[in-house]
Amino acid sequence: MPVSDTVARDDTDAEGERLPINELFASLQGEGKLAGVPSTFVRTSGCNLRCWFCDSFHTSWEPTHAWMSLDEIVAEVESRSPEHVVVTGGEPLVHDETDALLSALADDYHLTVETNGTLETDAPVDLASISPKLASSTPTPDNAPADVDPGVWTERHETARVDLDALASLVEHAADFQLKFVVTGRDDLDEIESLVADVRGVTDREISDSDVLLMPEGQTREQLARTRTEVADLAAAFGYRYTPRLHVDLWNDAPET
Ligand SMILES: C[S@@+](CC[C@H](N)C(=O)[O-])C[C@H]1O[C@@H](n2cnc3c(N)ncnc32)[C@H](O)[C@@H]1O
Ligand SMILES: Nc1nc2[nH]cc(C(=O)O)c2c(=O)[nH]1
Ligand code: SF4
Ligand SMILES: [Mg+2]
Repeated sequence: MPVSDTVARDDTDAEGERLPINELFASLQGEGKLAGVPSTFVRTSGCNLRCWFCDSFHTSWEPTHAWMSLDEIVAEVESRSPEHVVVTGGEPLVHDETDALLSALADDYHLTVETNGTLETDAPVDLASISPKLASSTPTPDNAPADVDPGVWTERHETARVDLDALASLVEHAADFQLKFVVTGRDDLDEIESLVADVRGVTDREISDSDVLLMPEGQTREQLARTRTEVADLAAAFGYRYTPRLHVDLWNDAPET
């Protein structure tokens, strides 16, 4: 098991900027170009979208967190050994304080930001891990998580899920980037092809096919077992990169992994 530390402390009294933190733990990066690299994960709570399949339910549909000062977060990161830090969520870029956290960590760590691609940042980032959301992610009464009524989120999610200006800004901003799509089946590929063409049209930075990653949808080993081979075959057929979800293979849907 990864080194873990549940963020289950009382809200801090510390002064200064704070972030709502759902969990903070060391594991292996499970997804994308850096899969397998030991990394400390800082998971903020709160999101501007509501994917029906969100594997971080307690940061989106039902946000849960402790408020931590930036100094406390940095100290928790420093107490772990990885040289890579992954700032994720929820959607980390909904919080202005995320920029300050990234700036505080930038001199000492390789920084990956996991983002849905609808918001921009001015902060230092080494790898912008952008996961634009496709139509197949939109919540409906039929696909929503158990006991959840998507209500206004069907329309709000659908309206907000793609912002080409934000995508161009994120692609240009960081030392490296990846466009990491959650794929539910063959029908998603037409939208991916069209969106990648649109993003290429709004930036001068080269987006090669190996910067485009197809990731199978699945929160559990059982769900991934049903999607991964089709998604791998689609990556091979379309010339895009496949990314596993190593953490799901290794630790299923356990928290802090
Ligand atoms: C929980 S999100 C947090 C960051 C940001 N909100 C985003 O969506 O990119 C972290 C990563 O998990 C992916 N993800 C979430 N639920 C998933 C699922 N059921 N299957 C595969 N990937 C999923 C997201 O697309 C994103 O790449
Ligand atoms: N091991 C592991 N790798 C990850 N890569 C991106 C993650 C995320 O939730 O953003 C994630 C995660 O939750 N766990
Ligand atoms: S954008 Fe990310 S955090 Fe928000 S609901 Fe979708 S997968 Fe979850
Ligand atoms: Mg995750």
